[in-house]
Amino acid sequence: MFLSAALIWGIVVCFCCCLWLILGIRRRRPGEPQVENGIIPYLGCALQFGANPLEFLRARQKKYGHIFTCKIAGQYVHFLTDPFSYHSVIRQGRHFDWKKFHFSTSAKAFGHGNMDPSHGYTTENLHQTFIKTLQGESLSALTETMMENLQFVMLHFNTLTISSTNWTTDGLFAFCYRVMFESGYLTLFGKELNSQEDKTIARIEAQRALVLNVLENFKEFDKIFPALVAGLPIHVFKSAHSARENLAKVLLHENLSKRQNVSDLISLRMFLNDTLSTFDDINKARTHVALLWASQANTLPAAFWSLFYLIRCPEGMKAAKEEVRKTLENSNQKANLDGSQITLTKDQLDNMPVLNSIIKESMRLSSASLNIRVAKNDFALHLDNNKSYNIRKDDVIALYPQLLHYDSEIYEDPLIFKYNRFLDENGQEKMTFERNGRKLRYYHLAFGSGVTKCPGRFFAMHEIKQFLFLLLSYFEMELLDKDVKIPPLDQSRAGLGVLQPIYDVDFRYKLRSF
Ligand code: HEM
Repeated sequence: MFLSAALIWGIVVCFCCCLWLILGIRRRRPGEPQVENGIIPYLGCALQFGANPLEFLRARQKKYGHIFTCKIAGQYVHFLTDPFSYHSVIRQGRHFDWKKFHFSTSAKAFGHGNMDPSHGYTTENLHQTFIKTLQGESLSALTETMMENLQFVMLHFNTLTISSTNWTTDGLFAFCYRVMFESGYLTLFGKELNSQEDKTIARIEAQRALVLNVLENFKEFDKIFPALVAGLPIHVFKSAHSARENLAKVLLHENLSKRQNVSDLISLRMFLNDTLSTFDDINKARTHVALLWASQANTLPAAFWSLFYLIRCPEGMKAAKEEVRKTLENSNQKANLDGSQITLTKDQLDNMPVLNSIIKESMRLSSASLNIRVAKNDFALHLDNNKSYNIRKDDVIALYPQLLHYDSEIYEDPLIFKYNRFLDENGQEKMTFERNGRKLRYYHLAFGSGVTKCPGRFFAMHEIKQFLFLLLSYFEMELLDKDVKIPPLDQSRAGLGVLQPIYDVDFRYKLRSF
């Protein structure tokens, strides 16, 4: 009896294995890239890829060449690793659907209905909304508000704890996270108070408590973000689920409409949610949670790495301070605590090559995004080397820019921070990079590429520059351990953008004496 049960189970397992071998494994057809199915049914190579994407891709690149296919969590992904071929994907955009993946990932992670107009919940063209409200004239307004808010947060939210005589010790990541989150949140979603009588210490403290509460919920939700993108349901994570719903409640239209100085982005999205969509109130609010995430999740670690590398680099610090000093002098401004604010025009912000280089170099070292497109139909992808490869409908094409950012043929000593890496011999932004003597069209892809390139990239660069500018103008800062090691990157977020440090680094700061 026992033997026959074991035999039946054995047959069932063998049958399943055969079925998987027949149906679950892709056999390479003529003209297709080499394929690796992995050994685990459905997951394929997902675990190996997830453990260390850079090493995984480098090893396959060595074995298969510029393009190869890996099964990852049920999907066949063609990795394109030759930077000269990146443009092929962009040029042959008509064969790709970039919306499908983005819209379904957003709906899965944030819990709102699908924003793709073909699903019938809205007719809004989100891409246009983003371009209209994050670039051009709207960018100036956004940047101006951010500058005010950064000074408000750094100098007023913090007035009770900072002084020019005593050092304050903090974690550098915690500090950057708090200051950038508070300022960015107020800039996008407005303030609760604006009138003079509201600006008492008690009201400021009360407003701050509310923003910090949003920050805590954001942090709790963001922790499990990689798991949501991987497809796990949010209900598995109780506290992250309630954190996301708390954020949505704060961002309900009835609450947002009471706030002052809400950004063009959020005002327009509220209007279009109300006029073009059939979303209910909570679904509308969840679309704002998605924007809160997009505006903060990369910016916070990018601000941290920029400040961290800057503090550790005496030469870079000297050059950056000189750039700040000159910019203030040329615009007849001084940093002081008499209540007046520093203002910087768009031209001034765009004309700070040293800070620009420091931020780009920091992002080169810390960003690990994945650029993804889905094939709309079977087609032949033509690459730079004049070869073409057959791609099947619904397959994914992926670029992993960290391969480019860490390529020693493009960037000498790629793991070393060089503050002036993006400066040319005249001290202006360097925009010519080569590989094997050939000029590269794409050499820095922290903001993505082609049609899915980050629409908030100009604002992001401005806000991090403003942050560094104000810190250098108002504060003295130093690491507690001057020889501290660079904290490793948290690879669990690889593919999602700028990576966070695995652990924080202590630093101290105080107001400069004026
Ligand atoms: C250092 C900071 C930032 C980095 C590195 C960054 C990077 C990126 C990348 C790589 C994408 C494309 C994602 C993909 O292809 O799946 C993206 C999309 C996006 N980013 Fe950013 N981003 C930053 C800051 C911001 C800011 C400050 C905002 C808004 C205020 C913003 C708004 C968006 C939006 C709305 C999208 C989605 C665009 C679409 O689907 O059409 N980002 N970002």
